[in-house]
Amino acid sequence: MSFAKLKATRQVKQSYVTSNTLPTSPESSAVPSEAVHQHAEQTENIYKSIPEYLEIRTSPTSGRGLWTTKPCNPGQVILAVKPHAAALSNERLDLHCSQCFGEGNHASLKRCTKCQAVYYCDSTCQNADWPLHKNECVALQRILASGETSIPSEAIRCLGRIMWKRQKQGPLSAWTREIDLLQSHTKDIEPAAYELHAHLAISLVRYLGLSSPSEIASFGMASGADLANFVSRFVTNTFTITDPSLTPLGVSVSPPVALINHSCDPNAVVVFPRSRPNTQEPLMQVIALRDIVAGEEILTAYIDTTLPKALRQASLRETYLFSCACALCTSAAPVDPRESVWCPKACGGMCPTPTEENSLSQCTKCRAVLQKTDEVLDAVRIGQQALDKATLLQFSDPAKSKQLSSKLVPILASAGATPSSHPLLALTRLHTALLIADLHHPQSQSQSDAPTTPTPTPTEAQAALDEAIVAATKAVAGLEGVLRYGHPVRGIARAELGKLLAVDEPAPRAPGTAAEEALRYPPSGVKRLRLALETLVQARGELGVGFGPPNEGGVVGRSVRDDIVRLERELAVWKKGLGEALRDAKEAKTGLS
Ligand SMILES: C[S@@+](CC[C@H](N)C(=O)[O-])C[C@H]1O[C@@H](n2cnc3c(N)ncnc32)[C@H](O)[C@@H]1O
Repeated sequence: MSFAKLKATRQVKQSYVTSNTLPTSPESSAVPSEAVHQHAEQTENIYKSIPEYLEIRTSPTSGRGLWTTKPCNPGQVILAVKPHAAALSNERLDLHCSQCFGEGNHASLKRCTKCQAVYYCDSTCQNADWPLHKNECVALQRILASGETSIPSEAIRCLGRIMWKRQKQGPLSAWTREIDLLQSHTKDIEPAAYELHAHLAISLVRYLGLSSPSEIASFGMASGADLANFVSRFVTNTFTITDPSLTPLGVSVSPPVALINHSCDPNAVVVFPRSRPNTQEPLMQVIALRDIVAGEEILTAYIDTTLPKALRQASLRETYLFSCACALCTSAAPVDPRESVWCPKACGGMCPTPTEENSLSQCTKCRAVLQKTDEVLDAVRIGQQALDKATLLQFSDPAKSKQLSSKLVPILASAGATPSSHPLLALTRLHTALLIADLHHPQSQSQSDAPTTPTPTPTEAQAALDEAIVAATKAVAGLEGVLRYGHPVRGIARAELGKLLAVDEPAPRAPGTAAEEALRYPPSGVKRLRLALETLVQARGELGVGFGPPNEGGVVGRSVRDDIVRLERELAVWKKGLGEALRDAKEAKTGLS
């Protein structure tokens, strides 16, 4: 697996949960309580950042994990820690501060004058990062002076930071021991993963400037085997750092958070709401997604749980080397929204998506048999191919990517795929993101197209805005079917929809008859503003859970709050204007009579 793919996997290391069709009993109950025991004292005591009410226990199925000894409410911050090490992705280096990961730009950020590769908010951030950047700066200068045109990937730079810090802290420090206790899978890795591990190890040795294997001893490692273990620990335990709207920014390693095991039906999520002073950022926060009872294991999702079981299992096996037996993976529910098509008799029920192996499918509500199996199978197959291609092209050729998603979304929908089903939901989300990006940069187009596109007319701009609203509405509907209330991904998608609805209409439609208006989506004028307000209020509620009430929904939650205030004012003006217009009309009528 390439690191890009690994990154893509980790970037969705958030929890995604199905709706209330799943049992709500603690998943930890799957492990007999006598089999779960507190971890040996020597490891438990070193994790100083873990609050007292969390216990490290081990289970025969998943190794060490974190258990809570007191109940947690939805939105509660269970754990908040600054990662042991973090590195911005290469394409983000000149857009974010390398110390606090705060957003800036070329002009506002200060560049390191020596390596010219990293940027900071100001001298406070630069000074705070200097103890680590000191070594990094020399390594980067050496790499660039050697004729390399680009600097090493974030994975290598993050590994380098860990190596230099462990050299400073010493092998017996709690910091180093926490790193050394991270789970390693060196002995179990599949041949397919050798390439990634070997590539990381070789690149790291080069980056550190080591010329012989013996030099590794200065980092507290005895042999190449230690280095292989170190790389394996990194692959199994990295987290993607995201911005407050969940866009990936880079990689990080946090041993306390890495103690948390996986479930495709998790009770907690890991987010970076950015609510603290810069010196504490990027702060990782583990937030409860639902009520968690005392004695229950804290579980997050390592992968995108909007995916169907086979894809989730493949991804977990490939990177984390285990088969998931969580409530969702072992569910006996007759249909999973991730793999579903609408009832052929339109009774409102769903049928499981047919497969090559099992083409017989019936509505789980009215038992009607799905006849157009081949059409569904074909649509899912070409939908998956288009999704893979569109995902690959989304940054290099967004117009081509959009072309693919706009073609396949209606094909899947007309084959009967439900909004939460795969690959329709993934294509809808990608399509929405591309349409929103186009609203910001309408000139973005296929590389093969003409060099410029004229500025859209108000009517074209209105059509583009309305198209984005329709796509965002479908994405929210799809996510609602597979993610729990308050999930950050759901909250952000709803906030995006609310913000789109709140945009000033470039060319509002003339009102039609009441019947016409009732059928039109999105609505126009004041009706649109009311829908925007309603959507933003719902988004604020969800973001309040997913990013934790103390963080007020993170940066996005706080901007949604400001949008709500603005919309309430705007609607009050409309109401007042409407009242005055009605009064004037009444007075004019009275004057006339
Ligand atoms: C980030 S670590 C989690 C902490 C780890 N259990 C430990 O002892 O350090 C990820 C690894 O834990 C194990 N793991 C996590 N969740 C699991 C699950 N649901 N079932 C089985 N193993 C799991 C796998 O070996 C996986 O590669």
